Amino acid sequence: MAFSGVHRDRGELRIHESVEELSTNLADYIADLSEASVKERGVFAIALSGGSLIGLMGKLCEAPYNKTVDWAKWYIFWADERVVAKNHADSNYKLAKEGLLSKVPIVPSHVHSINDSLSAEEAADEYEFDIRQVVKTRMVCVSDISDCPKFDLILLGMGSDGHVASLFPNHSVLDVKNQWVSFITDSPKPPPERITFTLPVINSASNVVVVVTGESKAEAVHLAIDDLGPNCPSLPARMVQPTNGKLVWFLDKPAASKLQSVQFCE
Ligand SMILES: O=C1O[C@H](COP(=O)(O)O)[C@@H](O)[C@H](O)[C@H]1O
Repeated sequence: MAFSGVHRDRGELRIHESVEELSTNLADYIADLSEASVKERGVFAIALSGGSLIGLMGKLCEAPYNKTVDWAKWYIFWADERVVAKNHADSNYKLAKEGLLSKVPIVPSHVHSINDSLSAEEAADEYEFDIRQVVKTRMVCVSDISDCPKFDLILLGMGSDGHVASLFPNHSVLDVKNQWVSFITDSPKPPPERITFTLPVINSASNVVVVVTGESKAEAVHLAIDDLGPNCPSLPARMVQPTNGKLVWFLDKPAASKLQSVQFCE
């Protein structure tokens, strides 16, 4: 790893020499969290995002993880989803199904995806209802600080505009405090209709991992992590601040190239 350190209030930074190295370390990290959670609670409740993240999780489908991870104990959710059919190229479910879920022995009834036959608003409401039912079974815990589910791990990617899940800069969905799952119909990035975990849910997780690669995201990484004083923009990625959980950034060197808080020794 090129750099590993803890930022004063922006979590742990893990900066990798290559995407290959990042993928291996990410698989190790997820496998370790899964093992610890299964040991402690008997299950592992994980929320995925879409985009480049799923490809970067690909090592989990390979040895040794495909054999050592206790896949039967995984409960899968999505931190955000596009409101399109499950076989649509834009579906985060389809991406995860093809890139991960179909390659490891996940129990089908443990996969909690949205109802794609509903409107965005209805799909968000029904998804929140579904999560509330799972919370009642204790497969997902509840935060003792907020009235929110406490996922064992929420995995996020970040767009070059600093969005995470489907929480876009300056969007009113960032202000939603009284719901677990919200919806938007005007996403600046297509497709327009999406559902998303709200910030209180993301910030109630036990672990949040943000995975970012590529130079095109370096400016957003800088704005999301560096101390910028009064000029600090209200970037969604900067609002990811787990109240009682751990935040770790998995970056490659190009994504980290504009960080002021990191000094690389070549
Ligand atoms: O639209 C979305 O974008 C983000 C970032 O995607 P990436 O391909 O730039 O990594 C993703 O995390 C989110 O789940 C997705 O809906």
